[in-house]
Amino acid sequence: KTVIVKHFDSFGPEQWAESFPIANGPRQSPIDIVPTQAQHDPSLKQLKLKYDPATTKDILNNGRSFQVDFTDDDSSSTLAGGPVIGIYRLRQFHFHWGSSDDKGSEHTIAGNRFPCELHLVHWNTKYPNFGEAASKPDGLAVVGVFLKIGSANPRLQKVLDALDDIRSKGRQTTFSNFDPKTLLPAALDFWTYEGSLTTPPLLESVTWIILKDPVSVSSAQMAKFRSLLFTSEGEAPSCMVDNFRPPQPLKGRKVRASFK
Ligand SMILES: NS(=O)(=O)c1ccc(C(=O)NCc2cccc(O)c2)cc1
Ligand SMILES: [Zn+2]
Repeated sequence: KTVIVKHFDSFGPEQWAESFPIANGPRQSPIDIVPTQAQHDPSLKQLKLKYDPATTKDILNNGRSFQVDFTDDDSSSTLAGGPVIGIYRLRQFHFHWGSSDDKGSEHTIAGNRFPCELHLVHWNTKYPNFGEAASKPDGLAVVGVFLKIGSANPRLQKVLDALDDIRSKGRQTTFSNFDPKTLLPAALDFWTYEGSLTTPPLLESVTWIILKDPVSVSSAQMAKFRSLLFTSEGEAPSCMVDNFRPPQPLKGRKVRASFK
């Protein structure tokens, strides 16, 4: 009897459809955003982000990325306005990045890749919890922010300094009093489209809100991201890099722009 071990590097995006057929679904993410083909929609409201640093819970290496979790048992940290109806609660933020500065983002802009992309994950309070919301077409709203190589970003430093304590998969450490708003660009102009989670279970429940303006990150700071491990303590170490899914077919979807 041969046991096939689905080692993570043979369970990359090309293999996901075997276990998650939705990988070839009609509203998969990420996508390549072509600004000249996005339609300005004047009916889109201003994005309203209200984040309370006191909801910061912890920072965790989940073996795919690292994430900062927030308490979401009340509406202290929320997203409203923009393309969504109602109030969505912040659950966590995380990043995707490459093994070198020429790749790493999940969404691309006219084929251009950024070294890193930040995702702020929110769920619709019309549903009782994140897990329920994640299975509904209007259940989640994720704000995507591109990071581009430039001067060191001081706002990232507190997050990067915590990475030494969560090098291996499954490691978690306390993290408190962090305002994710400090990671955002000054202008909240965005593109929006209906998509999915970019990692299994790839559920088609995400309203994507991709900010037009990137924020900066230095090459030295990117090296810090790459010092994390996909692997648990005691396993042969494998650097956490290239944890991005490539762009998926648009399949007739429209991308709207909040700006001219
Ligand atoms: N990269 S992404 O923002 O699309 C993304 C956000 C959240 C998740 C996530 O929470 N995965 C775990 C999960 C998914 C559905 C239901 C659950 O209870 C947990 C995955 C990908
Ligand atoms: Zn993500």
